[in-house]
Amino acid sequence: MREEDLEIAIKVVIVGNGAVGKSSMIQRYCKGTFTKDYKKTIGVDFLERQIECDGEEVRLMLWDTAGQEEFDAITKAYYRGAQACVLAFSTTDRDSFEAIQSWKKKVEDECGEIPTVLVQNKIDLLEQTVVDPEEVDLLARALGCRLMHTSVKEDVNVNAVFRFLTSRCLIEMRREEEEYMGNNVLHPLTICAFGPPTHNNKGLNGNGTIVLRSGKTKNRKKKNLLKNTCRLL
Ligand SMILES: Nc1nc2c(ncn2[C@@H]2O[C@H](COP(=O)(O)OP(=O)(O)OP(=O)(O)O)[C@@H](O)[C@H]2O)c(=O)[nH]1
Repeated sequence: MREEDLEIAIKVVIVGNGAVGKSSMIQRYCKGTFTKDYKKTIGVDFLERQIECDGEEVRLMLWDTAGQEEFDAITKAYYRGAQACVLAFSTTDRDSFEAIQSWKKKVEDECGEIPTVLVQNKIDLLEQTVVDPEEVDLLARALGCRLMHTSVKEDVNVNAVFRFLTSRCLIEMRREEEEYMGNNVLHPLTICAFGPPTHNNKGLNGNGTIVLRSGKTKNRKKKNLLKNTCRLL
């Protein structure tokens, strides 16, 4: 297998209060459909879509998590290993806006800092808005996140959200790869396939066996983008 045959897979979690449009966003993006019916997500759901971004084939694995607090214990486990995050709230639901900080914290507790977009959904209902654009801007700045306005119903900006996150992840991956290569240290999640390892660190056995190294990184908070990616040396 050649390196270029390996695809990059990125796990994205979509979080936010119930009924802000998380499931709808994923359905829209992966299936191109929208339904007016509300069926609350029980626990977690999952869909994926393959895209080309910045010259790379990328498989996006989109994890739709329940917004209802009763499912918190279940959903938390699914945040683990996420490499990007959508923090969603609704234009017509004040509580969902006010809950954003706590959603960010929940994800950060499991994943550290990962590329994140703050999404104000349902902008087709702007005349019923319960949030002030300035406070939304301020929140985005305070969280250090890009802010995007979407209408899943009218298919506004949904693609842009996932494209932005993918692009950010790819930049981070390249940066980390260069950093590890520059330090002459093997990548934290590396498959050494049938070749002599460059040094005999834990997990490498020197006889050409395929070894999947653990995802330990120097700084878990910042360097967890590559947890789920594998590369062939
Ligand atoms: N007007 C409008 N309605 C939307 C939009 N996006 C979603 N909805 C509606 O909002 C309701 C809730 O959407 P869901 O996607 O089920 O919400 P959710 O965030 O996944 O909810 P949980 O599963 O409970 O966490 C549904 O009736 C959708 O049709 C939008 O952009 N505009």
